[in-house]
Amino acid sequence: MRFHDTLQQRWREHGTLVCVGLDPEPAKFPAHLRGTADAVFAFCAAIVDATADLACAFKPQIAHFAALRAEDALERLIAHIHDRHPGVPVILDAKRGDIGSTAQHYAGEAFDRYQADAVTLNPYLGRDSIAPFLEHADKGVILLCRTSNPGGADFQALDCGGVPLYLRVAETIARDWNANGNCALVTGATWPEELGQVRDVVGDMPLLVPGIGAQGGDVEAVLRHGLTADGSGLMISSSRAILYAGSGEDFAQAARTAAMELRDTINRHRP
Ligand SMILES: O=C(O)c1cc(=O)[nH]c(=O)n1[C@@H]1O[C@H](COP(=O)(O)O)[C@@H](O)[C@H]1O
Repeated sequence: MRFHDTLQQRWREHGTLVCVGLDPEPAKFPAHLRGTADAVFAFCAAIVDATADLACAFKPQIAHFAALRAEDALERLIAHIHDRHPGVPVILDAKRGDIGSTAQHYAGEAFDRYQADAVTLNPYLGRDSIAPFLEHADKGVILLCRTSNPGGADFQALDCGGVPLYLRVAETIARDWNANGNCALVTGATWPEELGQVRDVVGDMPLLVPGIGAQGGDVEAVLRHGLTADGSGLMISSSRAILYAGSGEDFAQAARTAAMELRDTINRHRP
């Protein structure tokens, strides 16, 4: 099934806009897992199994695995999600962007090697750098637009003929890159008003919204500015606040409680 359709189904039938970010940091693992063989997979799989029914998507962040030489654990984790929790799409957070001939290999990495349903990408090399991903009509192509970090405005807010660059990015993607209807944008929860401007430009296009929890984004403001008319349209992503909610042997249960609280907080503000 197409990424966008799977996502719609999660939103509609499972009543959740929560995207669970999978950013393993072994120093933060509970003591009983730290230093054990295959700790990265064991930790992440336990979180996945404890939160799958609460998630509209999982978002493993590739650098957190690659820096640990744990790409193999990432491959097995994505296979585990597809096998045990079919219907929960996997967004590979890779933020790739390169000339077309190299981008072809990044597309192979995301979709063939890792079997991801969607991938995050940096749009600044232009359309040909994204084309190898866009042609996979069944896959989600999630492009950085207004990122959550403090320096996000350095370039993204530059004036571009009376309009900030991030809105030009949103306009161009919605108008020219979305022929297969498989684009989505990253808009940080830390800038809810800008997120609202992006929503006005892109209609119902899905928005991936990191910055809740550890980065201090305001859920209520995000929903006020970002929900579509049917009360969905958002993948509100949280990593550390869910993953490290507990530090004992019951860490997965603590993660479940944190994910459930986020889901319920979001749903209280949905129509
Ligand atoms: O593309 C992303 O996921 C992303 C975009 C952005 O603007 N800001 C951002 O924090 N992220 C990612 O979202 C996650 C945020 O983690 P927490 O702050 O722990 O919830 C990290 O994996 C970041 O790499």
